[in-house]
Amino acid sequence: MGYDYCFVCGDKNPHGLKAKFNADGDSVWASFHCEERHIGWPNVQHGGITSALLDEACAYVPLNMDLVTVTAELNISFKTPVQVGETVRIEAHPTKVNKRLILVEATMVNQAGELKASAQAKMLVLSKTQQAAMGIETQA
Ligand SMILES: CCCCCCCC(=O)SCCNC(=O)CCNC(=O)[C@H](O)C(C)(C)COP(=O)(O)OP(=O)(O)OC[C@H]1O[C@@H](n2cnc3c(N)ncnc32)[C@H](O)[C@@H]1OP(=O)(O)O
Repeated sequence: MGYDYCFVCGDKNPHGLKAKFNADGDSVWASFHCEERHIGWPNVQHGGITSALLDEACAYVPLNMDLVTVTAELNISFKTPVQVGETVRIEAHPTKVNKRLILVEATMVNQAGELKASAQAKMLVLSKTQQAAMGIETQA
């Protein structure tokens, strides 16, 4: 799974987060280590980085079902700041699967199991025609 130049998961994006997502049944997960280059306020991971990781996890759930989607809605609750030096685990799983709409829940926890953030997403399945219209080239 994965796309080389994706900002969150791409191996070849020199500016990216290089998070590696893994499948576990219909769930997906990844680890992420917060470094100084990921901060907004001093010592605190930027909320946009947290959001990007949760968004990505939500997109990997349908990708794990061989479905290409875009995020139509993403609601995030930021519970506790992620500090520089912390490693977090991001997990996501489907809560409802329809032909065109996949509902996904995602969480980010630290190694002590403390909840850092959670998200609910609506992922819209794209037809091949829609993918082409958006310029999305899927990998074989
Ligand atoms: C490995 C790499 C992973 C990369 C992961 C990246 C994940 C992302 O961040 S994707 C980027 C961010 N998202 C975007 O850019 C999406 C931008 N938005 C869009 O393209 C469009 O608004 C899109 C496709 C979501 C919906 O388009 P729209 O033309 O409204 O959809 P359309 O095809 O007409 O409708 C499809 C169905 O979905 C429904 N729908 C559309 N939006 C929503 C929504 N927000 N909530 C619920 N249902 C919705 C419609 O009502 C319709 O239902 P029905 O078929 O029953 O009438």
